Amino acid sequence: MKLNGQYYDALIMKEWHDLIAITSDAAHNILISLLDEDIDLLVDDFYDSMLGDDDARLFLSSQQVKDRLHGTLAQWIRGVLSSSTADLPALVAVQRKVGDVHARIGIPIDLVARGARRVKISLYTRLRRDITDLTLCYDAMRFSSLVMDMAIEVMTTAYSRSHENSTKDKENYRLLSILDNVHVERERQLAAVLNWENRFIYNVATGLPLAEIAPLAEAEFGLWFQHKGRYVFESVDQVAAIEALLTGADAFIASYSAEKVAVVEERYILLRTVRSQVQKIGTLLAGLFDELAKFENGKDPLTNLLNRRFIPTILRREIALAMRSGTPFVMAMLDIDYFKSINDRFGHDAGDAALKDIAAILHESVRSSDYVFRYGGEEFMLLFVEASESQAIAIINSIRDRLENRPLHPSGGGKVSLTVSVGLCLFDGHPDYERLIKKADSALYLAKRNGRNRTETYRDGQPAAAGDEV
Ligand SMILES: Nc1nc2c(ncn2[C@@H]2O[C@H](COP(=O)(O)OP(=O)(O)OP(=O)(O)O)[C@@H](O)[C@H]2O)c(=O)[nH]1
Repeated sequence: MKLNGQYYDALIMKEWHDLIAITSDAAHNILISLLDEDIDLLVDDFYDSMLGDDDARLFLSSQQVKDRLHGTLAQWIRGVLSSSTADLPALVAVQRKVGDVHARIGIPIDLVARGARRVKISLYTRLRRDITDLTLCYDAMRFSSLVMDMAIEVMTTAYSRSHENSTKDKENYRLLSILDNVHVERERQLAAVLNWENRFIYNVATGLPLAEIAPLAEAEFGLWFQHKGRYVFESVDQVAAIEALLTGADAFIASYSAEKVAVVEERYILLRTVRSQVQKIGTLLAGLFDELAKFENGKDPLTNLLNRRFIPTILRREIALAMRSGTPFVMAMLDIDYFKSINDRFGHDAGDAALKDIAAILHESVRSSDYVFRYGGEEFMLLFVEASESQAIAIINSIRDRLENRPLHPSGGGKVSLTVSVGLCLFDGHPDYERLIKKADSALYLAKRNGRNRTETYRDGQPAAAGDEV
């Protein structure tokens, strides 16, 4: 069951409040002083147990994560266990943010639950050791157990929402790759349906036995639909409707004997019925293709580069590959310098033409295993897979050379050479792709600030773009 967002917020806030209220001050105080003394040990226990866990190691083994997570986890435990003194709405908002980050990185939800359970084990052992009053011990244990469950529950609601969206994008990307071009496929399949109908009418009219006419389900369109079409379209109902029409038309034809076809009125009913069913298939099919075309085949319509909506899907996959194989990749953010002046001087259409030209140069310059996305108006993201910094820079230099050797020739005459600024960032082992984007962005900012027409690489310690809190 999906809970309505506002209803859920009110519910969790009330229950969290109630839990704080039914817990004695003594229990709250004991937990707070235990945290003051033992928080580092609790985090160490968590680490020791999770690093022995094959599922968890993949997410925790990088030095970066170790360095950051110690502080983040200590802060989380402290925030949740001392929530009697906290600003509850802010604390709940933090849990939501953590859930979003987990979904982005792809940390399985069961792993988070397992981690929380291990923190509890370590905490309970210490409570039992330190508190002789059993009622007080029970009170402190009940509070810590339920409050951690609540925090994880809020994380999970945010996680599910983010995860659902990213799964949908991933699915769309996968499916679109089955079709080379939505528009071409649309025309080809509508024509295939029409061809079958024409042949059917011709054959019936010329007296060919019905048994010799290939059923619609086995003709070109039918085969395509069974093997590809039904998987690429999102609307389950409309796909089912087409399937029903396909089998319905074939069954109707099969119900006709040679004698029945020979009767003019019957033949007329046969043709009219089949025609109407085939037309319905065409209408449904056109609608489904139009829906699909909204994804623009995964491409940006102006430049034909990959659409930025697929960045999370691809980055998540490349990060997982890099972590498993230990081979690095490089991200580059590339922005055209002073692009506004192209629009201002030569008009928007000339600007569009320049963007297309540059996109073509980017596409030609990278290796076929690399990725080029249109990231924003005149900004592009490039991923150089299994590449070192120097390999990435070599490709970027070849892009610069091509730009220089291929100046624009705006319709007003003359020629203009465009330059680009580039920010590079090497994959550093951290599973969150947004951190990588922020670092590449801050390197790009540096390239612009240092005079443009240059490449800067993000170095540790350089302030990343704003909001870098994970
Ligand atoms: N023709 C055209 N222009 C676009 C498109 N998308 C963004 N732009 C333009 O790109 C320009 C970007 O301008 P700015 O962000 O000021 O950057 P800039 O002029 O390139 O300067 P720097 O990046 O600071 O070197 C704006 O004028 C946008 O209107 C597009 O699809 N077509």
